[in-house]
Amino acid sequence: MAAATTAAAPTAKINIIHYSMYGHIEAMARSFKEGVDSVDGAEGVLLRVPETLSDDVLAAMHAPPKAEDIPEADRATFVDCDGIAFGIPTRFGMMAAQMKAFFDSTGGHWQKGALVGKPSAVFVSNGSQGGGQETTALTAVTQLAHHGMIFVPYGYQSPEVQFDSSSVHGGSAYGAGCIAGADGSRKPSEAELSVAKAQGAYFAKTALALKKGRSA
Ligand SMILES: Cc1cc2nc3c(=O)[nH]c(=O)nc-3n(C[C@H](O)[C@H](O)[C@H](O)COP(=O)(O)O)c2cc1C
Repeated sequence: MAAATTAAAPTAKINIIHYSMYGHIEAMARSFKEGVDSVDGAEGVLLRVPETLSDDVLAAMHAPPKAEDIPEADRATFVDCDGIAFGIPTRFGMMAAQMKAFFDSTGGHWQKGALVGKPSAVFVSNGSQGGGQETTALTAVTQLAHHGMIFVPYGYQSPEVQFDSSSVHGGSAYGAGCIAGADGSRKPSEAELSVAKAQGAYFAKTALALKKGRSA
């Protein structure tokens, strides 16, 4: 009698592609990964988008060196995964140019429809309250829509943080967020990191469910 074969449970690789100049988005990305990794069968991979500013400009902006344990993303990292979370710091109310340049390198993927149906999420960081948490997230959705990606918003799944008006915190229905402070001196709070982690877990479960549904 032939041995019964059991189908392997699906696994989901989630690329967490981000840009961070001063470390806030990087800290949020690490928490997002913790959330992804907490889900059975899911694995988060941290990737940073290439820098586009010269060393002179980076020095003038007092940018510290990049984290050595996080490899650089390339165009293949858009494709070789089951979902992508984008970590985006605000520049003048919308995404940093480094992230935009990275999206602008994906015309070939757009032509082939390579990202159609791939789940995506965003989380953000900006300086001040009212400085662009929601505009940064919302304007990022145009990139995702043009690629035909499925945007997975977070909604209000962390009401203990999202509805807490007694503390300063970032985040919105679009995704987790951090308020860095006007001079960048504020670190992501435990509450902000906890939302990033919860969003990571929710996004990983969603990507896994989509993959499972498609393979059924
Ligand atoms: C050129 C520039 C423009 C910025 N524009 C905004 C802005 O429009 N609104 C805001 O609240 N913060 C703004 N910031 C602050 C950044 O959003 C903040 O430094 C960033 O979220 C920190 O993330 P990071 O530590 O991961 O780099 C700006 C910063 C720079 C350098």
